[in-house]
Amino acid sequence: MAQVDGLSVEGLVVRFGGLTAVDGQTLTAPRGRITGLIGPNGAGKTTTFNACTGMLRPTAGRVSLFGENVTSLPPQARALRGLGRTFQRMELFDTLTVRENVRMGKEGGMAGRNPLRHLRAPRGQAALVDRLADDALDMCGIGHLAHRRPSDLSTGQRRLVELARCIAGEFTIMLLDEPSSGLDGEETEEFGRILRSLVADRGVGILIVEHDMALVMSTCEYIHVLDFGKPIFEGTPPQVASSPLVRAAYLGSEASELELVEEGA
Ligand SMILES: Nc1ncnc2c1ncn2[C@@H]1O[C@H](COP(=O)(O)OP(=O)(O)OP(=O)(O)O)[C@@H](O)[C@H]1O
Repeated sequence: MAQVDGLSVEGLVVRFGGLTAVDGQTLTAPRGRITGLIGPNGAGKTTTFNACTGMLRPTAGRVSLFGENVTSLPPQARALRGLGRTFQRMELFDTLTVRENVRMGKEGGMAGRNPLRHLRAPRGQAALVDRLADDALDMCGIGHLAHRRPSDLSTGQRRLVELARCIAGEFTIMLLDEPSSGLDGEETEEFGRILRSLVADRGVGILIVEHDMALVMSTCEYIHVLDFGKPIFEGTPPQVASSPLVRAAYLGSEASELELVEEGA
């Protein structure tokens, strides 16, 4: 495979005992593109993310970042090489303000394994972290919430705080796990707009796992489809929406969502 300007996964296999959760996944998520990873419940999407970030060691296959094999590197080392992520279940600290949560996107990476740095950042660094956090809050349109606590916010606002924290980390490749879960239609549209401007303005690459087909079809340039751990299809949104294989995989679960998207297209 030619060197990818971003994340590439080749022949990924992940087994949990007798269960093969991911079986031969190959995908690329380059800079400057929003790439989708979709599939019915239990298809292996989050497991693929965990193997990409280093949260689990794959049974077989290779994960590369900007051409470097990172398959055996821990999550922190991958983060330092530009790989960031958000989680399906939000991981915000309710004892901190929104701004403090967003600052951690950069602060955690800078402090690394030095416990003292986690307590107090050098002054120059603190100013940089403040600027990155404020830029990220503005980009997500939540600057006015900076001094609130995440527990006081709506789900939609909390999702934006999580995205802002990932943006503040200055990651070049961002993996977003079901970022629109719990958002209403209007909030989801706004979320898609922010993702598109992130890619256009900052040239980052995004790999997104998402059940909201309208968001996937309107933001992704290219989509990979998993079913029972196996890659069954890849292509542009119109190709995916009209694929009989994809329809069959979704039958009984989200088939209606695919149909709605195609009718609306
Ligand atoms: N730590 C684990 N131990 C055992 N089985 C697991 C583990 N993590 C995931 N699985 C199983 O692996 C399969 C894939 O799970 P995964 O969470 O990756 O799917 P998914 O596509 O992200 O699903 P969803 O859309 O519901 O979040 C499922 O059958 C799941 O039960």
